[in-house]
Amino acid sequence: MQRALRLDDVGRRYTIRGPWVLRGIDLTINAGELIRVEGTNGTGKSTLLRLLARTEAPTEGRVSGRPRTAYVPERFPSALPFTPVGYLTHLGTVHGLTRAAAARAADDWLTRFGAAPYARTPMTQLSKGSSQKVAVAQALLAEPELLVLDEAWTGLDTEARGELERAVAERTAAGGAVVFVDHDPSRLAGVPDATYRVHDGTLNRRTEQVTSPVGPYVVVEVQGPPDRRPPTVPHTRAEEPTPGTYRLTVPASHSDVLLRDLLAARPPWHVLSVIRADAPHIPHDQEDHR
Ligand SMILES: Nc1ncnc2c1ncn2[C@@H]1O[C@H](COP(=O)(O)OP(=O)(O)OP(=O)(O)O)[C@@H](O)[C@H]1O
Repeated sequence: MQRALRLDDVGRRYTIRGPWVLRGIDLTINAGELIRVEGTNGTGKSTLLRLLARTEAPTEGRVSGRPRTAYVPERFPSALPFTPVGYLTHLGTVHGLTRAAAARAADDWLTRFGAAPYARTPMTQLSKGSSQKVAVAQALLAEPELLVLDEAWTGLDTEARGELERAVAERTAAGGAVVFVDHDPSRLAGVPDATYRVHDGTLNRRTEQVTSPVGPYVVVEVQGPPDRRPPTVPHTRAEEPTPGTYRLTVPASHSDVLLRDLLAARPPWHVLSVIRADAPHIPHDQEDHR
């Protein structure tokens, strides 16, 4: 199966002689990439995301590649005749999990997003924010190779927003690709591998320096044998102030993944300190890209 997803000269319009919403779009999403899509209202961002998620077919051009995909649409159909745990367990079995494993995964994701207290409440009775947590959990449950997020942070509380950022970092660290649209310019600021702007039906890769604030960051100090380098996640800056001691500066969204990798290493790294810091400037040439 081809894990990269490719759009070749793709166009989309909604009626036979209607205006082209998108036209001449060429885009490749590779495994492990984090891609931001931006643009003003009504320019076609959601249309592009639906093409990437393959919930919509292009009017012209070609979409190729079949990564296992999960999608959080801008509007999640929350009036479903299920409870959150029932819905997620059902989806888990559709994704090939046993019923017991699916129920466990459902519980885990609902707990992570602070939705455990209403796991057994009918979804028709949930608030918008609560059903958004279910929308996000249904996508993450599948451990997709491509995760497409259309304003998925909207309506989530602060803790759940942070949790979703961490989940995005986990997906990319596991080799999955993530494409997202979010109205907040500081969302995962400084972390995307590329940002594309939809404008006048076309897609332009942004090349200018990101001006939005970058951060927050976490600084992790670790110690290990002098001849070993610690594992890093994308956008880690690694310094070695003394032989065998490393100072790793990483976006806060990625710090849990980094700590997990450090502790899972054999032998594990000794974590000396973990400090949350305000947005330092990390010159691009010092970043440790994997
Ligand atoms: N299902 C549809 N049928 C007809 N027209 C549609 C449909 N979906 C989108 N459009 C039109 O396509 C254009 C692009 O819409 P789209 O939702 O993709 O933009 P967007 O950038 O995501 O907008 P927003 O930021 O407001 O969510 C708009 O003019 C919209 O009215």
